[in-house]
Amino acid sequence: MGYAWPMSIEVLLSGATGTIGRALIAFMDGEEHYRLAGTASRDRFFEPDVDADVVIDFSHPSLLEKTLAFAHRRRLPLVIGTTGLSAELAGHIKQAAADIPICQAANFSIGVNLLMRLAGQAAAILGEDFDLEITEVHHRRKIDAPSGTALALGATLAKARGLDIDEASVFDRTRHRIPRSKHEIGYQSIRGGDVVGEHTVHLLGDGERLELTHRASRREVFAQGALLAARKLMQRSAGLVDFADLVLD
Ligand SMILES: NC(=O)C1=CN([C@@H]2O[C@H](COP(=O)(O)OP(=O)(O)OC[C@H]3O[C@@H](n4cnc5c(N)ncnc54)[C@H](OP(=O)(O)O)[C@@H]3O)[C@@H](O)[C@H]2O)C=CC1
Ligand SMILES: O=C(O)C1=N[C@H](C(=O)O)C[C@H](O)C1
Repeated sequence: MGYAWPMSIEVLLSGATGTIGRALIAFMDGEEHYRLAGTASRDRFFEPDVDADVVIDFSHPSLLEKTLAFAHRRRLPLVIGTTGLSAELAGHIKQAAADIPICQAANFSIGVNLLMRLAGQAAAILGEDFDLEITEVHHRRKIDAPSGTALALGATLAKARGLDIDEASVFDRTRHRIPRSKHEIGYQSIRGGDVVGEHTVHLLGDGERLELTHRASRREVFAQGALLAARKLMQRSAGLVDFADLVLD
C-alpha cells in the first residue's frame, strides 16, 4: 500500500525571519499542501507542545543547535539547510539521525545537486592532469566562506580523485610561495551585492579548460527543494540522507 499523504503538511520553520525563511513562507502561502505551524528565530523559539509533521531549518548554527535538540526530543523529521557548521554540530546531527530522519544539504536546488554528480564524473574522467579549483559568488550578507556548496563540491571532487579532503583543500594561497600540486583543490569566494548564489568547478588542463557553472537567480528554488525534501523525508525512517539521494535517484 502507498504512503497516505496528509492533506496539508504542518511545517515548523527555524530561521523564519531570514531571507530563505521568508521565501519559504511566501511559497507556502500560495500552496494548499503546506501549513506553517510555528516559527523560530533569534529571539523566539517554537512553543514546546506545538503539533507538526516536520521541521525545516535555514538559520544560523546557534539556532540550528536548539532546533536539532527540539526535533530530536519531539521525534520529528528535520530538513537542514544551514551552512557553516562546526565539526561538533555536524557530530550532533549524526547522533540525532540515529533516532529521527534528517535530510541535510548545503544546497537544495536540483541544478547544484546535478552539478555535484557531473563535476565528480568530470574530475574522475579527466584525471590528475586537470587541476581542480572552485569559485563561488554570494550576496554581501553571507557570513560563512567558502559556501557550504563549495565545500560539498570539494568533497565530491576529492572522492572522485581518491584524495583526502583535509589534505587537498587549499583556502589561502598568500602564505606559501610554491606552485600548486596536482593533489590540491582550491577555493575562492567573492562577496557582494545581491547575488543569490553562483558556483563554478574549474578543471584546468594544458591547452584547454572546462568550467561547470550553476547560477541560482531566485531563492524560491531552495524553498521548493526543502519542501520537497520535507515531503520525502516523512516517508523515511531514522537516518541521515542527502538531498541528491532523495531527488536524483
Ligand atoms: N542549503 C541551502 O540550499 C541553502 C542554505 N542557506 C543557508 O541558510 C542559512 C540562512 O540563510 P539566510 O536566510 O540567507 O540568512 P539570514 O541571515 O537572512 O537569516 C538567518 C536566520 O537565522 C537567525 N539567526 C541569525 N543569527 C542568529 C544567532 N546568532 N542566533 C540565533 N538565530 C540567529 C535569524 O534570526 P533574526 O532575524 O531574529 O536575527 C534569521 O531567522 C545560511 O547558513 C545559509 O548559508 C541559504 C540558502 C540556501
Ligand atoms: O547563504 C546563501 O545565500 C546560500 N548558502 C548556501 C551555501 O552556503 O552553499 C547555498 C546557496 O548557495 C545560497
